[in-house]
Amino acid sequence: MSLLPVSEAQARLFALAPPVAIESVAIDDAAGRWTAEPIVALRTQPWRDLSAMDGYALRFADLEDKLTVIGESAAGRPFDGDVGAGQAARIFTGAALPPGADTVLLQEEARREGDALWLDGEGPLRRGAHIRRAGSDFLTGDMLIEAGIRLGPAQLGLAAMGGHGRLPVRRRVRVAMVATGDELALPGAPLVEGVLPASNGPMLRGLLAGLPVEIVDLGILPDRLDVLADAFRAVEADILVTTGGASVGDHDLVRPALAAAGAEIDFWRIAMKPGKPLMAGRLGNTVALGLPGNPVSAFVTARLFLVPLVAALSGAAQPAPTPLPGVLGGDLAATANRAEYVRARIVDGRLVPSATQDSAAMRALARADALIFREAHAEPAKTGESCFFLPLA
Ligand SMILES: Nc1nc2c(c(=O)[nH]1)N[C@H]1C(S)=C(S)[C@@H](COP(=O)(O)OP(=O)(O)OC[C@H]3O[C@@H](n4cnc5c(N)ncnc54)[C@H](O)[C@@H]3O)O[C@H]1N2
Ligand code: MOO
Repeated sequence: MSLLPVSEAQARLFALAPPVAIESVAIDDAAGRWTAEPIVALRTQPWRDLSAMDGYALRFADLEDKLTVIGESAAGRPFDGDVGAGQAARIFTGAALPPGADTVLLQEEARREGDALWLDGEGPLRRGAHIRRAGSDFLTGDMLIEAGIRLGPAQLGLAAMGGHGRLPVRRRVRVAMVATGDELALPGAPLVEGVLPASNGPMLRGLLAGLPVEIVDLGILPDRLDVLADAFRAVEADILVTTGGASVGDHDLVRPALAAAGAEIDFWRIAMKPGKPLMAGRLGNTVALGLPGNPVSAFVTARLFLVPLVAALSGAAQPAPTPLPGVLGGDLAATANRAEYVRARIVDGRLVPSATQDSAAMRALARADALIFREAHAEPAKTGESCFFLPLA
């Protein structure tokens, strides 16, 4: 059976289901969601010409003259008169520039006695200094945020500044999680020799933390076809993610159990290391994603497939992770027929491959800062060469 390239598998995974339904949420609850529609400015920012500094609004042509202060403009309390020749208005940062004034003089460069005002310093170098022009950030009707963009802190601030109190996003994605394996026990259960803590659960929860998901944890299921198939049939979720039982052993039952539950498997086995036994398909309205059981394989496939799938179902315009350019801090051997995701530490700005790349080595994974992306059939790579990587922080 041939192995599917990662990017092709990602595209096929995203094609298995459309984004979930749109809902409107309060802007304070929208962090980490993706915009479901374009966000357009409902107001102009700045709404008028505003002062960028505390000082005096005046006419540039009058700068060398003795001026008379005739009023005050504060943010929220504009001066309602005009500034005429020989006049100035006290002004504060964010306050509207009174009509007639064209420049702001910093208060540090002014001397004031009563209503009299003189230049005391270099003064503004040009007409229009220290003024933020009306609409210089955006105008009513301007596109602020396209659809499919993740709402981070800056986007939330922009949307609020644009006049929005609620935002159209996709509802949370429901993720059902299953660990499979007769050897597993829940983390924290009494330690028994030969019984393995099901570490993939907390790890997947960590990977999903901060994403707009609702997790339904179905716990640990035994390596029994009927039990797995019954559990899969009963799943009500957008995504069913399993770990373990994905490979070819006699007890690797996830694929037959998904089939018995009525799933159509779209792909199985990817040209990636670690993570080869990954599978995906459709189980009714649920996208089923079978991750390998080896903890590092589960981590890497979750990072490259599960997290992007949540993003795709959440309406992300670009759900697949974007690798960053970096520089190798160690040598790498040639790769075979699978793309490799090499655990590495960032030392002095360079990516140093971890000594062990075993797909069960959790300690090395937990100490890694990045995954170096290596193409299949790549030549050996040397220290100092450029590479692409995905940060893990
Ligand atoms: N003959 C072959 N054997 C294997 C192949 C192959 O192509 N031919 N592929 C190997 C690769 S690559 C991987 S990766 C593993 C993954 O196999 P499975 O998905 O079937 O995983 P399991 O066999 O169930 O478990 C593997 C390993 O991980 C432990 N495990 C399982 N679940 C958890 C969990 N929730 N938390 C922590 N650890 C877990 C399990 O005890 C095993 O040690 O298959 C290779 N074999
Ligand atoms: O692909 Mo497996 O994940 O190499 O160990």
